[in-house]
Amino acid sequence: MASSLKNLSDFSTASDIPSAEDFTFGIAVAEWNAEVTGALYKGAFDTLVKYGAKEENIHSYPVPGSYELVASADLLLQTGKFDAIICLGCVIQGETRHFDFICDAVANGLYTVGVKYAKPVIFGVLTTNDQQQAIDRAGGKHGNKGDEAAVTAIKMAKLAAKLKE
Ligand SMILES: Nc1c(NC[C@H](O)[C@H](O)[C@H](O)CO)[nH]c(=O)[nH]c1=O
Ligand SMILES: CC(=O)[C@@H](O)COP(=O)(O)O
Repeated sequence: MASSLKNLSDFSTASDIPSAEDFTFGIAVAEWNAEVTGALYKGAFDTLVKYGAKEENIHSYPVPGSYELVASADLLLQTGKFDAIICLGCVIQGETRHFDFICDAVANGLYTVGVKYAKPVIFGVLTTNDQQQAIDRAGGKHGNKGDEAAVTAIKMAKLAAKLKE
């Protein structure tokens, strides 16, 4: 469903969102398009805290670009310290096919890392045609994908914990 039809920050009809108090989160944030990724990060951090995460259990790591999110997620999960990794980035179409290669590499790479460690790795990366579409999804009229990524991380961390019981 297009973001224009479902606000990224509206969880009013969501199934119950569990408490995040028992979980430790890593957040990797790409520095490209920093005004957008900074808003994504604030949304994710504030949402984790809103649902009970302790601030000392939220660990954030800037990386150069979205392409580096894959390696950062792997490095973070190697530590064994995190219940979920949230990866935040903003890839905006330019003049060349570079956009396509980055988006494909990041989407497939994050999927692979999540499977490799059997841990939630959340794809909080905007892949937009222009900057306005990114702004609209980073706290603008369509909500904040960082909020959505945080709620997804909480739900998946809870599921993983339940399955280990
Ligand atoms: N154009 C964008 C990039 N490009 C940089 C790559 O992510 C990467 O850092 C570089 O290719 C070196 O490995 N990154 C974004 O996050 N967003 C863009 O729009
Ligand atoms: C997604 C990108 O790497 C892109 O913004 C770079 O721009 P260009 O394709 O014009 O080099």
